[in-house]
Amino acid sequence: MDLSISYSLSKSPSSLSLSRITHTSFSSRTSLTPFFSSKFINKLSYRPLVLVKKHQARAQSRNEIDSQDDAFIVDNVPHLTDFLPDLQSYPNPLKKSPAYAIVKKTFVSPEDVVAQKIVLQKGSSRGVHFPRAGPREKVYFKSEEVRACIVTCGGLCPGINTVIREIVCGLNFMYGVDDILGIEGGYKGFYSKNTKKLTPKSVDDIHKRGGTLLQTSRGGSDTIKIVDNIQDRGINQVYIIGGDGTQRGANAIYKEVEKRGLQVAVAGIPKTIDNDIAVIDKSFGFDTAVEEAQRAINAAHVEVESVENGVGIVKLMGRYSGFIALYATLASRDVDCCLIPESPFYLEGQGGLFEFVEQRLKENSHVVIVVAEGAGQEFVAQTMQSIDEKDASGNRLLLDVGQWLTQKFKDHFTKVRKMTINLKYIDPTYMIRAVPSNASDNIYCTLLAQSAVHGAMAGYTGFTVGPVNSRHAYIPISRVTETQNVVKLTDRSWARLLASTNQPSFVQHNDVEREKLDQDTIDAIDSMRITSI
Ligand SMILES: Nc1ncnc2c1ncn2[C@@H]1O[C@H](COP(=O)(O)OP(=O)(O)O)[C@@H](O)[C@H]1O
Ligand SMILES: O=P(O)(O)OC[C@H]1O[C@](O)(COP(=O)(O)O)[C@@H](O)[C@@H]1O
Ligand SMILES: [Mg+2]
Repeated sequence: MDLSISYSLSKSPSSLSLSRITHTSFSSRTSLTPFFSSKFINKLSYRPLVLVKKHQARAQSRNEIDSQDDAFIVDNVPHLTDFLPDLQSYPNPLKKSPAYAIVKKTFVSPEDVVAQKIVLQKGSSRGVHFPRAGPREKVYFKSEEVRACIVTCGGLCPGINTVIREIVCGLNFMYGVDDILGIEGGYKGFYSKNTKKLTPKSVDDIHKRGGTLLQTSRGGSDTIKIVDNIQDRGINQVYIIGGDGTQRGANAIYKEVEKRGLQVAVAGIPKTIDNDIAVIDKSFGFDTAVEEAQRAINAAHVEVESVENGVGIVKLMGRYSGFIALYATLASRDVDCCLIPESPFYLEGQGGLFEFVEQRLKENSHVVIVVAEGAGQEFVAQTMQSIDEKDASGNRLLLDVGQWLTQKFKDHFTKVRKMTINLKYIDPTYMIRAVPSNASDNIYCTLLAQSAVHGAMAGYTGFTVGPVNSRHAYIPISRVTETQNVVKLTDRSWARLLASTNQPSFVQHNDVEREKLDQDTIDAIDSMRITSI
C-alpha cells in the first residue's frame, strides 16, 4: 500500500506542536526514523497526516490532479463511486433552477481546489489543496429518491438552527428534496427516538432562536446501531452538525457505511464556539460568542471602574483552546490581562500575575482579567480537591479556574499585601453560546449548509465543509479530526495580544519551570492541550 505522507515535529516553549513541511512518498513498510517512533507519536495522540491514501484506483486518479508537480497535493474527499463504481449519475437539477438561471458558471469544476497554504516562499512546496465546495455538474441522487436526515451533537453554539434551516431549505428549494428527517437528541436519537419531519415551513424562523431545534447530547455514539438505523429507515444523506467529537463519530459512520456498501452520503458541518477545529478558518458562531462576551467584559469594566482597587475577573469558555478569550480581549481594549490554556501562567514573584495586577491597580485603580475556562487547570488541580471526571463523551470536566483565581487574589492582597481590593467575578459561560447567531454568522451558516447539500448531492461522502483561507472547501473528515486548533504562542496573533494588553508573557518562567518538571508532568500538561484521538 502506498502512502503519501508529510509532517514535521517541533518543540515550542510551552507545547509540542506538529506541522507539515514537505511531501514524501514511501511504502507503508518503510519504517519511520527513530525521531518519529510510533511510541512517541502515540504519546502525542497524533496520527501522521496521510495526505493521499491510494488504496482504490478511482480515488487514486481523482487524487492525482497534478501528478507532474510533486509539491502540489490534492487531499481529495471520498466519493460514493469509490466503493460503488457503477453508481448512476444525473444532470444537476440546478441547471433549471431560477436561482442559478443567470449565473455565468453554475458548476464548480472538480479540478478547482483551495490551497491550505497561501503564504509561500519562493521554491517551497505548494502544499495541500482541497476540492472547492459548490454545485457539481452531475449529481448521484434523484431528488425524489433522497431521504435526508440532520442530527446535532455536542455543546451548543450560536447558529446551529440557521444551519438546520438552510440544509432543509437548500435541499428543498435547490434540489426539490422533500423527505427530510430531524434526528432528535444527538447521536443516541438515531436508535432511541422517533424522527421529526422537517420542511421549509417548520424551520422557517428557527434561526432567530439560540440552541438547536433538534436537541443535542454528549455520548451515545454507537456506530453500528446508528448505521443499522440509517439502513432501516432508508436514509441516504446524513448531515451531522457538531464539533471534533461529533466529526470523529461521523467518520466512523462513513466508514461503516462504506464497509456495508450503502449509497449513503455522510456530510459533517463543523460546530464549536471554542474554534478548536483544525484546517478551517473559523467555526460558525464564534464571532457571535466573542461579541456576546463583550457584554460580560463591559459589565466587569463598569463595576471595577466605579470602585477603588477594583479587580474584575471574567471567565469565558475554551476547554483546550483560548480563542474566545483571545479574540474577546483583542476586541474589548478594557482587558488588562488574558489567560488561556495554551499559556501557563504563574502568580507569585517577579513577572507573575500578582505583581502585574498590583502595578495596574497603582496606575489605574482597576484591572480586568479574562480567563479561559481551561487555563491553569494544572495549578487549580493542585489546590482544589480534584477527581478526574469526564462527561458522557469522554471530555475532561474542568475545575473552576475563575473561583480559584478569585480566592488567590483575595488571600494575596488582603492577607499578604494588606490591601483592600474590590473583586467582581463574572461567569457568563453558557450565556455566550445560548444566543442566536449574529448577521455575519447567519450568512456563514447559510454557505456551510448549502455547500454541504451540494457536496452530498454530488456524491461526496465522509467530508466536512468549511472555509480555508476564505474559500469554502470539502475536507476529508479524517483530516479535521487528526489535530486540534489551538492558539500558537509562537504565532504573531498571541504576540499582538501581548502587545495590546502589555501583560506579562510568562514565557521565561514557563521555560524555566518546564525544565524543572519531570516528563510525566510535562505530558500531563501537554495532554490538556492535545486531545486524544
Ligand atoms: N472518538 C469518537 N468516536 C465516535 N464518536 C465520538 C467520539 N468522540 C465523541 N464522539 C461522539 O460525538 C458526540 C459529540 O461529542 P462531544 O465531544 O460531546 O462534542 P463535540 O462534537 O462538540 O466536540 C457525542 O455523542 C460523542 O459520543
Ligand atoms: O457543559 P457542557 O454543555 O458540557 O459544555 C461545556 C463545554 O462546551 C464547550 O462549549 C465546547 O463544546 P464542544 O466540545 O461541543 O465544542 C466548552 O467550551 C465547554 O467546556
Ligand atoms: Mg469538542
